[in-house]
Amino acid sequence: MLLLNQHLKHNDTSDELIELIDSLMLSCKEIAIKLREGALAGVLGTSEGVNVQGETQKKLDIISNDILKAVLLDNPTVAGVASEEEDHPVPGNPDGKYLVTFDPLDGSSNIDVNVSVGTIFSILECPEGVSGGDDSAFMQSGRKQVAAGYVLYGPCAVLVMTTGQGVNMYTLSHGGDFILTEEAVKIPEQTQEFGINMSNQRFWEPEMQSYVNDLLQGEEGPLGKRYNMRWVASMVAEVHRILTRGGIFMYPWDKRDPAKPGKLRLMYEGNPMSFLIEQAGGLSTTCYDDIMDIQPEKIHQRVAVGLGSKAEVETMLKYHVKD
Ligand SMILES: O=P(O)(O)OC[C@H]1O[C@](O)(COP(=O)(O)O)[C@@H](O)[C@@H]1O
Ligand SMILES: [Mg+2]
Ligand SMILES: [Mg+2]
Repeated sequence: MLLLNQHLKHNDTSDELIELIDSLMLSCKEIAIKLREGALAGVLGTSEGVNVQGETQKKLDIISNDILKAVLLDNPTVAGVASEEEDHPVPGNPDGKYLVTFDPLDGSSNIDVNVSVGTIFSILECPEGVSGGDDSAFMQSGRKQVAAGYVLYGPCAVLVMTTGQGVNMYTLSHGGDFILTEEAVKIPEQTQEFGINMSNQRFWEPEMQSYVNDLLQGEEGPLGKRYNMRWVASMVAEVHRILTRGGIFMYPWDKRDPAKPGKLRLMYEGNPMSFLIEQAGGLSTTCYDDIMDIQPEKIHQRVAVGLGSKAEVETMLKYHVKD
């Protein structure tokens, strides 16, 4: 039985990074307790608040954000944090080495119906001479991530993380420890499962429409196999399914709001999930470019996402050609 800290030490993770991951996991354990208590703790339902992206916040979006902020900003390794639920980055220790971005509660529309949600995080180094409270400190491509991962709060709580040496899974025990339960996760290259919100079909680009039409034709269509479909509406749960049994997940650009490149957020969802997927042998793309190659321009920037099993993503890419 290998505890998270022992496993990280074993993989030569620096003491500073272990200290930071410790704080992140302390926060996630607190969030897990709040989620488990649900209605008993009076934490379900919607708050009065709206975040900077115009989305109504669930009470638990705010609670989770406050927990992560308080714990991380108390950690001397943290120079600043940026969150989906904060208007601007929040500075930490001016001498701190790391920046942390997070989606405190992903899939929060699922909370009140008791379906899986998660916390997504990404760790970057803070550039020399820049405050961790400045947007500019965070304008680093996904390739610069030092570590990334998520905690899925499902029937059990699971941490899935990469520090750039493959992907590992750790399950939260009764005693409150994350214990290594799967090492060097690899996504099957070919599968027969896709995830996309079909209700947006009429808003997609013709390229995506034609790819999904072919998926739906199954063994009678040009792709020659029958596909199954899943849509949880929690990205954490979709990515966990793909890391566990393969598949492809898409939240593509659509014309509902043409000014936005997509619904999902680059810094809190796109980049950390892409790091995990690539480290597990999969691909992650906007349908035209690798997500982790994007040079961010705004902290709350959106991105179109298509990720998962290598062969399935490659097939999707064949339908999308650059002008
Ligand atoms: O409700 P839709 O349009 O299907 O969107 C679902 C997507 O939105 C998200 O819930 C966005 O996350 P938040 O709950 O953090 O806003 C993703 O997890 C999920 O993939
Ligand atoms: Mg989210
Ligand atoms: Mg969220």
